[in-house]
Amino acid sequence: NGMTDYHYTPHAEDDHTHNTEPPCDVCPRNGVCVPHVQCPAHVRDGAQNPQCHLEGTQHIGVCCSTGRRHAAESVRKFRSSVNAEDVKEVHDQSQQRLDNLLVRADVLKDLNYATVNTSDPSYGHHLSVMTYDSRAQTLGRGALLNLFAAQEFKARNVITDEDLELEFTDHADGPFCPPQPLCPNKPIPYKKVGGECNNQKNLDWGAVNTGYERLLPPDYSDGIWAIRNSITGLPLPSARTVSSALILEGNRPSGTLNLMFMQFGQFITHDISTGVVVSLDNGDAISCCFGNGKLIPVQLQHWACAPIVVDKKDIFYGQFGQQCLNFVRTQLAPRSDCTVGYAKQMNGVTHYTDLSHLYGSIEEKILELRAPGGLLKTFKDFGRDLPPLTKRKECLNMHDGAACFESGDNHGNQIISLTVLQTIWTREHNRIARALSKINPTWEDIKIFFETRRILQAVYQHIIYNEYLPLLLGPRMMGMFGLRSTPGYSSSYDPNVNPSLTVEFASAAMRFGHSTVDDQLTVLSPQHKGIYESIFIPEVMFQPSRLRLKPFLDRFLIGMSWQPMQSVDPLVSESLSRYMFHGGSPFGLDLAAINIQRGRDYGVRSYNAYRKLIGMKPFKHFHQFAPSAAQRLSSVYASPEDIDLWVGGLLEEPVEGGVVGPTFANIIADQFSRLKAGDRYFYDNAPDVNPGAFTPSQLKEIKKVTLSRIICDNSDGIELFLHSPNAFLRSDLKRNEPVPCDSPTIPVMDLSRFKEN
Ligand code: HEM
Ligand SMILES: [Ca+2]
Repeated sequence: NGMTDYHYTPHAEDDHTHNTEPPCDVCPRNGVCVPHVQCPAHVRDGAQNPQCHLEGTQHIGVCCSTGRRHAAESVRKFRSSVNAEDVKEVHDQSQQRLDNLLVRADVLKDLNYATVNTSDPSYGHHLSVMTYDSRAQTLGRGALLNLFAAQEFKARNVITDEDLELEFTDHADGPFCPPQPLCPNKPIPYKKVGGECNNQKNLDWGAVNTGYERLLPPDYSDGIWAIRNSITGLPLPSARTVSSALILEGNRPSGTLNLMFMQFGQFITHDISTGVVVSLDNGDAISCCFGNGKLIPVQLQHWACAPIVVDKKDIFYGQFGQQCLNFVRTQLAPRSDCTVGYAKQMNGVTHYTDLSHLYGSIEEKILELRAPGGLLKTFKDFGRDLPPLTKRKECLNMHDGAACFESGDNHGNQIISLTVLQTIWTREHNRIARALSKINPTWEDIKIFFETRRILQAVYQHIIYNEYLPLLLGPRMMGMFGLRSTPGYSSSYDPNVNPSLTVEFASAAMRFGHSTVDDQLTVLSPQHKGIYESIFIPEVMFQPSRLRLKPFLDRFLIGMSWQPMQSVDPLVSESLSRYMFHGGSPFGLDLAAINIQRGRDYGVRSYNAYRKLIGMKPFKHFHQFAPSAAQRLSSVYASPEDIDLWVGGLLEEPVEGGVVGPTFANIIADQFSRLKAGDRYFYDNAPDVNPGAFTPSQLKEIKKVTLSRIICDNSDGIELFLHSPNAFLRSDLKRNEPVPCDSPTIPVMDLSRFKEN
C-alpha cells in the first residue's frame, strides 16, 4: 500500500561480507563464540575477532575474548595511580560544584515558570517517569558528584578520552561510594524485592536504582555527559524536526498480531525499565519551557533541562505558538565500585523480569500492597476485584467516580489497556494464593504470599520466553541467542553475565512498541459483530475509570484479542506524536521526539554504529535507503552517520517471522538472553544454581500456562467465556479461533503439585 517503501530491504548478503575467511571451529586464545552484538570489541579499529559457529547452531558469531568489555585486550595500558593530594582537591571541587548547583535548583522551585503545572501535558509524562523512592535522589546526587570529579580529572589530564570511553578509570575514584547491599548468608528461595543478591559476586547487579549498561561506549560530545553532536561538529537537528519529517501518521494494521501483543510489550517494559527523570527536591516536575510555549533561556533553566526546540513553522505545534517541548534528562547512577566515568543513567525498577511493576521494587511498597491471607490488596467494586485505589493524585481528569489505581511501579494508570493487565495479574496472584492456602492449610500468610509470587514470576517468565519473544524476534534470533523454552530444566545460568538493561534497548530498540499503538481502542461484541465503543487513546491515559463499568473488562479483553496492533514502521499514531497526555489542552506531547531526545540524553551512538555491531554494513549514502526515506532523511540529517538509532531501526524491514528489523532484533535478543543467563532465579534453572528452583513436576505445570489461561481465569466471566488459544494472535486468524475457556487448547496448571510434603 505504498507505505512499505519507507523501509529499505535488508540484504542478507550484507551480513558479514567484510570477512571472507571461513568461520573457526574453535576460538583462539580463550575466546568464546558469541553473536556479533555481544562483542563490542569487534568493531574497534584493528580488532582481531575471527568468525565462528555459535555453539550447537548453524549461525555465525564472532570469537570474543573480551566478554562484554568495550575494548580489545591489547588496548589496555598500565596507568600510574593518582597523587592523593590531587584527588582531594578534585573531590573538594566537585562537592562545591554540587552545592552550587543544588542551591540554584532550589531557587527554581519557588519560581512558577520552572515547574510543570498539573494541567500541562508534561505532567502526565512526569507521572510516567518519576520515582517515589527517596534513596534514588541520594544516589543521583552521589552520581553527579562523581560526574563532576570525572570532568575535573579529565581537565587535569589524569584520565583521557580513551580511558573514559573504555571505562579504564578505576585508578580515579570519585568522592561518592554507594552503600553495598546486605545479603543473607544462606540463600533464600525468593528473589529480593529490590533485585539485589541475585548475583553472588556482584551483589547489586540488576538491582533497583542501579545504572544501565551499554552495548557500545557512549557518544557524548565531551566524553562524559554532554549531548552528541553531528559528525560535522555542529549540533544535531532538533528531535522534533526529525520526528516531524520522518515519523508520519498512518494506518498499517498487523496481519497477525493483536493489541494484546502491543500491550504486553509495554507491560514487560514497565517491569524491567524506568529511566528516572530528574525532578525538583520536593518531587515536582521541572519545566524547561515557559507556559507560553517559549524556551526558557539556558541561564534560567534547571541544570537537567534539555528542551526540544520546535520550529516556528512546525506542521503541528506551529499553530499553537509552541516553540519548546519540555525535556528533562534522566538521573544518573553511581558505579558500585566508586570509580568515576561517563554518565550512567539510573533504572528506577529492578532490571529482572520479576513482576516488580506488580509487587514493587522496594520493601515499603510490597508491604503497602500486601493483604491478609497472602493476598494482594484490591478495591472491591460491586463484587469485582480491581487493583486498590491510589491515594496519589494521578487521574488527569477528576470527574465524578473517577478512579486511578495503585501498582508496584506507580505507572499502572498510564493507559487503560495497561491497567487491565495490572488487574488480571493482581487477580491471578490472589487466585493462586487462595488455592495454595487450601492445599497447604498450615502455611502462614507471608509464606503464601511469597510462594505465590514465586509461582507467578515463573508463569510470567514462561509467557515472555515461550509466547511473546518468538513472535517478536522470529525463529532465527530465538535459536541464535538460546532463548527458546524447552521442557525440563535449562542450564543457561552464567554468573559472569550482567543482566542489567542496556541503554540501547531502553531508549531505542524496545521503543519499537510506540509504532504498534493504535489511535483507537475498540470495545467489541464479536457475537453481534458490533462495536460497543471506540476510544481515542489520549482519553484513557491516566484515566482508567471505565474499568469500573461492569461489562467493560470482559468486552475490552475480547476487543484486544480481535483488534490488530499497528505494524512496526516509521508510522506512529498521532495520539502519541501529537496528543499524548494532552488532558484539557488542544495539543499534547510528541513521544517520537522524546524517544529521539532520550537516545541522545543516554549518549546512544548513531544507527550506523549498531549496524556495524551486529555485523551489517553501515550506510554511507542516504540513497541506500528506500527513495522516500532517503529524501526525508537527507532533508534533516547532515550525514547518514548522524541518524538516531530509534529512527534507523524503525526504517528496517522486519526479520523473518518477527516484528522488528535486524538491528532492534539483535539488541532485544541480547537483552532477553542476558535477563535469562544473568538471573540465578530464572524459573527453569535447576536446584544446583537456583535457590528457588521448582521440582520437575511443578515446572511441568508452570510450562503449561499461556496468557490465554490467565485471561480466562481472571476475567469477570460476564461476557468472556471463549478465548483464542494464542493471546497475541488475532482472533480472526484461522487457527486461532476462540475456544471455550475450558478447552484443552488452553491448558490448566495443576496447583496440587505445590502441596508441601
Ligand atoms: C500504550 C501507549 C504507550 C504510551 C502512552 C507510552 C508512553 C511512554 C512514555 C511517556 C515513556 C517515557 C519517555 C521518555 O521520557 O523517555 C515511554 C517509554 C518507553 N516505552 Fe512507552 N508508551 C506506550 C506503549 C509502549 C509499548 C507498547 C512499548 C513496547 C512494546 C513501549 C516501550 C517503551 C520503552 C522501552 C520505554 C523506555 C522505558 C524506560 O527505560 O524508561 N511503550 N513510553
Ligand atoms: Ca523488574
